[in-house]
Amino acid sequence: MTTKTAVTVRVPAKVNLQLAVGPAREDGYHDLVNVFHAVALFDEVTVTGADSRAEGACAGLGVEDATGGGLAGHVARVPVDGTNLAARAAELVAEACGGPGAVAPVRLLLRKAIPVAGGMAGGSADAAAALVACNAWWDAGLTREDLLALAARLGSDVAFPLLGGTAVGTGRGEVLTPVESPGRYHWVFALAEGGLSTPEVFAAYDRLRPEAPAPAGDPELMAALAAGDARRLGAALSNDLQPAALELRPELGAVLECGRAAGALGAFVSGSGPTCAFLAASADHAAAVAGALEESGRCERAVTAHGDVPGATLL
Ligand SMILES: C[C@](O)(CO)[C@H](O)COP(=O)(O)OP(=O)(O)OC[C@H]1O[C@@H](n2ccc(N)nc2=O)[C@H](O)[C@@H]1O
Ligand SMILES: Nc1ncnc2c1ncn2[C@@H]1O[C@H](COP(=O)(O)OP(=O)(O)OP(=O)(O)O)[C@@H](O)[C@H]1O
Repeated sequence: MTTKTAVTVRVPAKVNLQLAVGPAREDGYHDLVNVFHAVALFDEVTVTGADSRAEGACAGLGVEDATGGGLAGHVARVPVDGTNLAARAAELVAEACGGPGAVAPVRLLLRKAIPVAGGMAGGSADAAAALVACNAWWDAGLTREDLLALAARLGSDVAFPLLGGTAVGTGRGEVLTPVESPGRYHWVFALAEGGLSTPEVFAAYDRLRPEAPAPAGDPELMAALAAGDARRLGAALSNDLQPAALELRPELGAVLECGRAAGALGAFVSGSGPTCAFLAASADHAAAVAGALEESGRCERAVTAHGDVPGATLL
């Protein structure tokens, strides 16, 4: 008999230090070399018991802004039905326990600090957190490998937030190899109003680059990470999806320019965008870059976060 009243898991956002994208595959996905880096912008997912059962094991889901109003517009765009990636994660854990009838129904509460549809894998992070939280709530006994396999069924970005740190993703991004990264990096993220659809950004990429070569890793980026050298890392950052995101949102060009003018060591679109990411030389420099971005009025908000940080953690 369980004595738990709630289980909460904290989970980080990601930024992609390299995103090399191959040509479209027959299944519609793209092979990637995807260097994931977990940053200290955290969502929290809390599981509690629910009185009633809907169709599945997840009987209800709520979403709150964890930033005190800064993400109000974002949170309003998050689905609260069974399509939410965190609810789907709960159903997969229930399935592994023998089906929804084999577990007591739960309610999920998502407290979000990660921008929605911002290219920082917020929904994927919530799904990873829900896998860990439901595994604990139902005493399901799933191993890390079991959870990684369930994560890959939910989306290409879901496995990484289970690990956190820095890792290279291959395949469609879900086959992960951790990378030793001794440095502590100071990041600034310029949030945009409205999200970008990941499939639309990949489709724009296919239009812009119909003859894309197979994706390849970047030894210079790996050497910069091994050395913990922010300046070298800043020069090696790359994102093949950036031209596609800029085609869909030309105004992001001025955001990148503003961060560069404030002395950022690297300025790029995060994943599929529209969040723009900037590497700073120190925590103070990050605060100054964030101030310059906010003053420019070209972004919705600018936030600072260090990396890397651990993956989904039970609180
Ligand atoms: C852009 C990134 O965020 C970089 O980390 C990810 O590649 C996207 O990962 P995600 O949001 O988890 O994406 P999924 O839910 O797996 O796929 C959504 C859609 O994105 C496109 N997609 C995604 C991953 C991939 N390797 N190739 C793709 O073409 C496909 O159109 C797919 O239907
Ligand atoms: N828990 C969730 N949080 C946010 N969005 C969710 C969630 N579950 C489903 N979604 C849906 O997924 C879409 C993409 O949201 P998400 O925040 O994961 O985007 P993203 O950060 O750009 O993803 P990625 O970087 O993995 O491509 C949203 O527009 C929303 O409709």
